[in-house]
Amino acid sequence: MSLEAGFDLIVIGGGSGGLAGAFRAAEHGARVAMLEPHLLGGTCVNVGCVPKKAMWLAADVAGRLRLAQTLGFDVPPATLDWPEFIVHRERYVANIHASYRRRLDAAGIMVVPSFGRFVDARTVECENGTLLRARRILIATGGRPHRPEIPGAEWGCVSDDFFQWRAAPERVAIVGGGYIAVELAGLLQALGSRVDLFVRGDRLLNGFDHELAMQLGEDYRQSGIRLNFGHSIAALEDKGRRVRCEDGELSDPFDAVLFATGRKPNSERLELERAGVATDVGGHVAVDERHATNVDGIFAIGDITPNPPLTPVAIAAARRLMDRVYGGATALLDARDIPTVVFSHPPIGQVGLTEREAREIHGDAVRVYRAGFRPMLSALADVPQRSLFKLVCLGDEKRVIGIHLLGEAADEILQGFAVALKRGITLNDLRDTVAIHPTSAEEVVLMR
Ligand SMILES: Cc1cc2nc3c(=O)[nH]c(=O)nc-3n(C[C@H](O)[C@H](O)[C@H](O)COP(=O)(O)OP(=O)(O)OC[C@H]3O[C@@H](n4cnc5c(N)ncnc54)[C@H](O)[C@@H]3O)c2cc1C
Ligand SMILES: NC(=O)c1ccc[n+]([C@@H]2O[C@H](COP(=O)([O-])OP(=O)(O)OC[C@H]3O[C@@H](n4cnc5c(N)ncnc54)[C@H](O)[C@@H]3O)[C@@H](O)[C@H]2O)c1
Repeated sequence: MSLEAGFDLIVIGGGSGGLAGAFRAAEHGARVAMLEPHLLGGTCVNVGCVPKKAMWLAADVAGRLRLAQTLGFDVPPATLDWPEFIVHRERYVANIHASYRRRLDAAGIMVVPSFGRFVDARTVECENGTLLRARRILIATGGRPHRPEIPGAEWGCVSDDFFQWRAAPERVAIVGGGYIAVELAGLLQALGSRVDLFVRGDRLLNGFDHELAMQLGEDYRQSGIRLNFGHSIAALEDKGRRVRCEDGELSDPFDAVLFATGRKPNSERLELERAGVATDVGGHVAVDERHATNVDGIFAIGDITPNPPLTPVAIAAARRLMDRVYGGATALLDARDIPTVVFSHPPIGQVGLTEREAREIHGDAVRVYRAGFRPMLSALADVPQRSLFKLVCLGDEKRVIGIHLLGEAADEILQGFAVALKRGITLNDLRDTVAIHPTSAEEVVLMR
């Protein structure tokens, strides 16, 4: 057993948060060791945001090719050669790995290709028995898909498996109604699968605006997705080909069943108890607003904490933490007004409070403005898909406290308006801004 001392910081996990923390600490002159047993970039780069967005883009192209036919273009019916597309996807991801590797070398960060577990509050053990010691330790071990504990669950797939698929299954059941279920349902349907969504509640995307979620459900229905609300799954039967619901109903056979039923934090293998680090009931590492755990010198960021499990949140938390610890800064991560987009077809984005949340807090002082319209491309092609934009405003000054966008380009439009909301703009500030015509975005400044 050898002892590698002399580090200022050990980072456990080389995903979005761990990498951001390691780079920022090294920029401040800290000597950093980072443990990552798998691929650099973690969930986002390998089995999350990046390959998902690639598939979403492929599905978007497929949808546009269908529209092109409607508009008079002489294009044959579009079918995707998955293996060929995946070569492009994997090349893109490999370039990210190579870029991380170069930057880590340049920053002098020691990368240890190993799981890590605590020996005590200053010491981490690698799989080969090497002990690393440092004054500070950052836990950034992220999470993994949660599979429901029901008979036959082992037959089902999770999002990690989806990224191994080399063809679209003809008939696919997706269980869940959150981000991943909605995103994979939309893109698989667009790429030619017949999708059944099994949702235990009565709506998609809890936590998003109710009206927009209803409109998205309608768009999905029109695209051919079968939405089974109020369906809790009791078992997978027939070697995982059929879904048995809690009311006893047995589904037709599917070629694949995919669970998109949330994620679990990777805390078990860390042996946190040896360092005395506390977790919550769900296994997340408990942190305060400084991302400090209950143990002096041990911090945690990203999906291992109860923070919103989004890549930019992990990165922003890690950078601010290292700026405070090594750079003398004081700024904390502002957990309010974090913008987020679901890459559905069409996408849905939000920042700030939903109408329901705003009314619970501010009652009658809330004013809501809406724009429902057909984006120009849908209108030209005479397809029914509609966009719905909503602003939630507060009081007589009509300060904008929520922006909710469903429709073509919502994913790209939201970021700029999120800056404006954070700066405290009012409805009049929006109205005072000259529109860009003809766009979908102009609807945000023309709302009355
Ligand atoms: C399908 C999918 C799509 C997503 N799409 C988006 C999106 O579009 N936009 C967005 O913002 N977010 C998205 N997310 C969420 C995003 O991927 C996560 O919030 C983000 O990756 C969290 O970063 P992290 O650093 O906390 O953890 P991770 O990226 O999960 O990294 C943790 C790393 O720690 C390593 N590790 C685990 N245990 C140990 C150990 N004991 N020792 C050493 N290393 C360890 C793991 O191998 C892993 O590489 C998506 C997630 C999924 C699953
Ligand atoms: N575009 C993005 O930014 C993006 C995309 C994908 C994932 N993510 C992040 O990853 C996280 C995880 O995504 P997710 O979709 O797995 O989780 P989620 O929390 O968004 O949704 C989980 C869904 O599964 C349902 N569910 C849970 N247990 C169930 C059970 N036993 N039976 C039936 N349904 C069950 C829930 O009701 C919910 O609808 C998200 O919270 C999000 O922060 C972000």
